Amino acid sequence: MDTRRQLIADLPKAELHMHIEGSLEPEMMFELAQRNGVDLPYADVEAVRAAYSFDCLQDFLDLYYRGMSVLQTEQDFHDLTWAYLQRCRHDNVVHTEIFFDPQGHTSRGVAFATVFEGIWSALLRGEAELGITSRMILCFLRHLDEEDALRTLDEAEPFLDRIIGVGLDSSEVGHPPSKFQRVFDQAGDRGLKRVAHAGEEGPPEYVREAVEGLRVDRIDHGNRSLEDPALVEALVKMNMPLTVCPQSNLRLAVVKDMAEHPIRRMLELGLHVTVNSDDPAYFGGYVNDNFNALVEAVDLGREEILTLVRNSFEASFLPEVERAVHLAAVDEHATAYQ
Ligand code: HPA
Ligand SMILES: [Zn+2]
Repeated sequence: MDTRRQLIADLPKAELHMHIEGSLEPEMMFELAQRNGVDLPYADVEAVRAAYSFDCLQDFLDLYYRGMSVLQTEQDFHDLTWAYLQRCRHDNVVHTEIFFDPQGHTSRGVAFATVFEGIWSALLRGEAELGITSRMILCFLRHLDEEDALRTLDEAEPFLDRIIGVGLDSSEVGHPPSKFQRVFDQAGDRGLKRVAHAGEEGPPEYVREAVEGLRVDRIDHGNRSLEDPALVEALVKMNMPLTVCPQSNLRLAVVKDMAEHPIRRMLELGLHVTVNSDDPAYFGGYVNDNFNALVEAVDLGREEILTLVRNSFEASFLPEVERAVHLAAVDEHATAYQ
């Protein structure tokens, strides 16, 4: 194996941008549809994969919300999460901070507790059996109104001691971060971390709003920040992490070609970028696939790989001591791969 591929495979990594509902592989979609008596508009697994051809974020979201309709019981959410954790083990992802979209489930009659406990029990099992640590981030769907998000935060109240933070996802354009000012303020008052998708399809102004208004700890994606040099300078100065998702960017036409992916430019500008899979079942790969795609397309080098992996731990919500332990392990690998 190419030494860079080997390095990527062997390095312990953290994943910070992964929607658990986006890890629903077509095989499991069919299995759960059968288990729950749900009719799918696809003849077979191949037909599902063939439908995954997107021109933009909304194209993808339409299928993503349809796909999640097979998730109904606590066991379904457990199985989904457990399957993702197996992929983490395969990719040597030792820490993961996963997004979940409660409104995508409560709106179709699945209780918040069903979603939460199913995911949580798998994460506990992941730590006990696989040694993978994790956190949960509750995302608000931005195409819905803020009242719905506020109700969701209230519904989450009994679980907040097991939720590290809140995020903002779904259709970006036309739904600026400022629409969610009150719910993010309330989340902050409750001691929750804050992240938001911004600058994926939306303008640099949305990134500014997320940083200055919502006072986020990380920006998810953030690609379009590059259009605004003053914003880039501000992000560098505050060491704001950007959780970048290369294969998602390609599949959702945020970049035309992987060879044009701005990851190197982002690193050279001093942005605190990380590499993540976003919705791995829909975009063609898990974390290592995303790193390998960059090696292939932009000749990502050894030092760049190491920086991106170090960034993943530095930008995580792990306590300082645990981050230090992971960073020391990365350094050990770095020495071994001189
Ligand atoms: O990449 C994404 N962007 C916005 N919303 C999402 N929901 C799942 N994945 C995404
Ligand atoms: Zn995302």
